[in-house]
Amino acid sequence: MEIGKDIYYVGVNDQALDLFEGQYPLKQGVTYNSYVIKDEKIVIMDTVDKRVQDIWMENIEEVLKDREPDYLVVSHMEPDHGACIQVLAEKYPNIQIVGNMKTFQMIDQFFCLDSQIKRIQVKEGDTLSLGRYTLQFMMAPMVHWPEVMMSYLVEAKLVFSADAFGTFNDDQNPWVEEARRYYSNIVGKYGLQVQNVLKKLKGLHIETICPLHGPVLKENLMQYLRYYQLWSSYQSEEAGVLIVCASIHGHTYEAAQFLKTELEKHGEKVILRNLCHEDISEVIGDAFCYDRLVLAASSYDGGVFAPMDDFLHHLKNKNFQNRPVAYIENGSWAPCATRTMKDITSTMKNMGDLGNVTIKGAMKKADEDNLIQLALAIMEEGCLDEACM
Ligand SMILES: Cc1cc2nc3c(=O)[nH]c(=O)nc-3n(C[C@H](O)[C@H](O)[C@H](O)COP(=O)(O)O)c2cc1C
Repeated sequence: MEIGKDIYYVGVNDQALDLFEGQYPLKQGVTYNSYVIKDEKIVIMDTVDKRVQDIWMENIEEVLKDREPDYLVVSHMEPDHGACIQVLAEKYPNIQIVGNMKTFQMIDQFFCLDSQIKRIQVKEGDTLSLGRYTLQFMMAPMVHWPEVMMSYLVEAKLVFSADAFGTFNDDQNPWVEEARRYYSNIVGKYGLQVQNVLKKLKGLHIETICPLHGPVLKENLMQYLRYYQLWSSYQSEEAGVLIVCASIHGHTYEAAQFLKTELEKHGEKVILRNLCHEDISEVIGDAFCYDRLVLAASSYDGGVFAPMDDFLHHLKNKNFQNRPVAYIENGSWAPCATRTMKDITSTMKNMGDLGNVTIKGAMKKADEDNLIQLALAIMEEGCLDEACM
């Protein structure tokens, strides 16, 4: 597939993979993107996962026809992109591998390349002339591995963005849902580093973004930059209340449903997620999206029920911050879920406290009244943030 003049997509759609990185459920598989630029010199931009090596090799041969590649640019060494470096170098021993200092450290960790294979080490701003086209390199450390770099194809106004702007599958509509889940779970921790790269991208005229997963992005590029700006600064996208619930026997879930109904009566958008039945990566994505959070959980062994404990540790690991939080706990003899949840949220930056409700078993009239009061506090907080879309 030609995505620009003499620029070809040679990636592969892996429909058979069920879990990405061993933990994220895939709805329609995942694409491993790779590109070929056929100029006076020929460049292959990244390899693919070894699961699809043979199809990728066929794609490359079809594009190269009787020519041989001059360069392989390695944007990212993670095995879903770098796995075929050795096999490519063995097939085309004259190929020169382009990477930065950290890329080559990792190449030697993953492979035993023939010492005859030439290596071109680049740094920020270095260029590689291909003939009519020029590649310019931009370092993007920790987006989301240390060696990550992007490349700007100057004359085509095209950015090879590594994992940034990627999503699991190649469905563009709507890009944001899966892209948010991808970003928040995989890149989420590195907001500061993403901000640094966004500053560099803002200085470029960009007409096409070519990520390592998901669709090639060509139209309305500002929207993608805007989403990345929000997510990387841990600001919400939308006014809405995300209620996250972990309930052993269902009473806490009933309380969460009651709160949802109460908020909806007043026109609030509310998303209720059940951690016992829904995938945590979806809920992490929602947390990045909405501007207020409610945590509802049963007490468990002197702490909080494990699915909530797990969720909050995931959220903390993603460096999540800047949300007001309300708490609902349930405990039959010594309720302690809120204390444990607050122990975790208090270690996250700028997590406001909207109050808490304690229920002891089944909900009673007094509990309903307390939940109505909690709803008022949540609504008062509203979305006052100018950055809300
Ligand atoms: C293994 C286990 C441990 C529990 N530990 C506590 C506890 O430490 N403190 C407490 O008050 N209730 C504890 N409970 C009771 C639950 O919190 C109780 O199921 C809850 O109050 C009811 O809400 P739910 O229907 O949403 O689970 C425990 C229950 C189980 C099954």
